[in-house]
Amino acid sequence: MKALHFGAGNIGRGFIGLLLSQAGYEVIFSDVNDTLVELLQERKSYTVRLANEAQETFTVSGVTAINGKHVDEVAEAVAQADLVTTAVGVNILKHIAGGIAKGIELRIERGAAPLHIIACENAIGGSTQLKEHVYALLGEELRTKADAAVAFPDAAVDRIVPIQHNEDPLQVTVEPFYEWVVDESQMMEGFPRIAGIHYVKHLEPYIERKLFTVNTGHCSAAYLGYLQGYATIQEAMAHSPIASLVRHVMQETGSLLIQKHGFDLAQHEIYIDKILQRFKNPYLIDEVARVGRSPIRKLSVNDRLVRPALQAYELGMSPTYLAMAMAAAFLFEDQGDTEAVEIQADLRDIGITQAITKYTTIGEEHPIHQLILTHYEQFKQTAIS
Ligand SMILES: NC(=O)c1ccc[n+]([C@@H]2O[C@H](COP(=O)([O-])OP(=O)(O)OC[C@H]3O[C@@H](n4cnc5c(N)ncnc54)[C@H](O)[C@@H]3O)[C@@H](O)[C@H]2O)c1
Ligand SMILES: O=P(O)(O)OC[C@@H](O)[C@@H](O)[C@H](O)[C@H](O)CO
Repeated sequence: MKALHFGAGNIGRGFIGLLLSQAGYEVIFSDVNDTLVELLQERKSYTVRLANEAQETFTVSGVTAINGKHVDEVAEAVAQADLVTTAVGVNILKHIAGGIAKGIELRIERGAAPLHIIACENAIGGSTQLKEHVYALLGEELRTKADAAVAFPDAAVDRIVPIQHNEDPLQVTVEPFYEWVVDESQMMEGFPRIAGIHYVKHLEPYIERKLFTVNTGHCSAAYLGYLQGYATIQEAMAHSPIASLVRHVMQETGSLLIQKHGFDLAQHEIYIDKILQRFKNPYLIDEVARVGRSPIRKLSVNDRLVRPALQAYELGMSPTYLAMAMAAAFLFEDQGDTEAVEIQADLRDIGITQAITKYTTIGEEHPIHQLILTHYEQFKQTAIS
């Protein structure tokens, strides 16, 4: 069985490639990074090390790669695959849609078996977004045929994999914890289950719990850590006022999740505690720049900050800690991050009031807008204590 995985990066090699290989798939990576592609083609294996005391190491073998810049090669790999997965970044999905659309066309011409395409990105409805990009490239007749031949089940993936600075560019160090949840209600009948994946009939509680707890807390630690001058999440979380604020943010989203999805309060507290421990993992060095990356995406209406804040507000809560995290996001500067640079340019050109509305969609008349503004002004005057 062949799995074609787009994105031989940290989560691609450190989680999806490893799990699919252990489940018996021959994994073919598609990436646009020539070094990664050439090394995978040459060595056909790489190692994954767990970030714990034992530093257990796994060798993932029987893998190879294709260059994602060669669309015809990508299409042929899609045509021959038994499963397609992605971990490229949600904003990159539109760039891989062309090869996938061509591959689907080839599958239909050849009468190939049905295919599942699973986007493993940090986003609500990642596979559905990919489907929209792919379908926009198919004519009406092909779309109808694709409906019967291809499914795009949404997923939630969780495993912290920092940016790697290893001598061997293929080696990847990952936290021991992992969770991969797939919406089986979007799958086709009779598709074989993959060991290690948790299949659920209704994904929303799982993706919201993950995105609004792990990722909301994580970016809060990054933005607050940045304000205090820390370079890593581990350093930021060792500063107890930051760790306490991050817990408050997660408790705020926790109140929403408990009310909306009926999670058990005590179980959710355990979930939060475990995540706080994961952020502090002393065997990982996770850069604030990575976790805070793409602040425009993170401040967008369907992502980890604004979506839970608006939902909490609708349920009668005042999301003050989420507003604080958003305010900190507006102060995040990184010359290497085009989205951070763009926000800072806008702050100079249009000011914070208009920037809040532009990036979060939350208008000036909304109480959350005022909360963000207040925290923003406070952060500009005083350090976190
Ligand atoms: N790292 C984590 O802890 C983690 C955990 C869960 C989910 N995720 C999600 O997984 C996705 C990838 O994150 P990452 O940390 O692995 O990033 P990464 O930058 O390490 O990996 C992304 C890879 O995609 C490749 N890529 C870019 N454009 C491409 C294209 N057109 N075709 C094929 N490959 C292309 C890049 O070269 C890179 O190797 C993101 O959506 C992220 O939110 C990351
Ligand atoms: O990948 P992003 O930019 O959406 O978010 C950065 C981190 O919070 C994220 O990669 C986590 O490490 C991961 O989601 C843990 O499962």
